[in-house]
Amino acid sequence: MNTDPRESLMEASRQFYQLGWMAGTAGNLSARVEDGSFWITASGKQKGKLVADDFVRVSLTGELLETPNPENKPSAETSIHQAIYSCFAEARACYHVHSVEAKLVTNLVEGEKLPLPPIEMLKGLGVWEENPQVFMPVFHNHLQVPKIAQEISDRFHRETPQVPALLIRNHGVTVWANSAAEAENHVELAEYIFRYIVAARQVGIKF
Ligand SMILES: CSCCC(=O)C(=O)COP(=O)(O)O
Ligand SMILES: [Zn+2]
Repeated sequence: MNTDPRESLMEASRQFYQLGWMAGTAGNLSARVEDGSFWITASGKQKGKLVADDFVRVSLTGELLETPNPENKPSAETSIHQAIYSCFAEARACYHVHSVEAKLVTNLVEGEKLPLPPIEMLKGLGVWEENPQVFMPVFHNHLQVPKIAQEISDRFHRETPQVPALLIRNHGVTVWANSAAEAENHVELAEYIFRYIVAARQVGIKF
């Protein structure tokens, strides 16, 4: 039996919208069903008041399988969700949001990875080490989204990221997890870490 994840996606979207992380139509959320396909927000929907018709179901190869409203188009960033589900077979949900802090922190590094502070919150992202040296992957914000997706796929096939999250420069964060509830946690933890990085900069703390 297929479990429909849209209720969880709508609830998370409302919460992120209220926090200012999915302002207007920004961001996209998806979750998989048993056959490997996934429900994803349709493109251009206002993220504060999503309803069940504001989604589409697509296959892992991007084929449109189900649309409650024939006018719906899959999120413009569907290829990134496909790349994540293809790289991480255990991932069941993939959430992408646009906070101010996620954009700011990508301007603090020129390279392909952002050093994260060695704070307790990293445990929530799976890092259980004392004074860990952890980096979050950063990708170029190509206008052609499939190009971003290809670079994600290429890099993650070469090197497994230390945390289930990535940043797109001046754009936002994408997280994944083995459940919708866990993906919501990952967004909150990642956003806490970005706020910490911005605040640490302001008071001159280096890590
Ligand atoms: C106003 S946000 C610009 C597009 C974007 O980055 C995004 O996350 C939302 O795109 P979608 O097609 O999923 O609505
Ligand atoms: Zn986006």
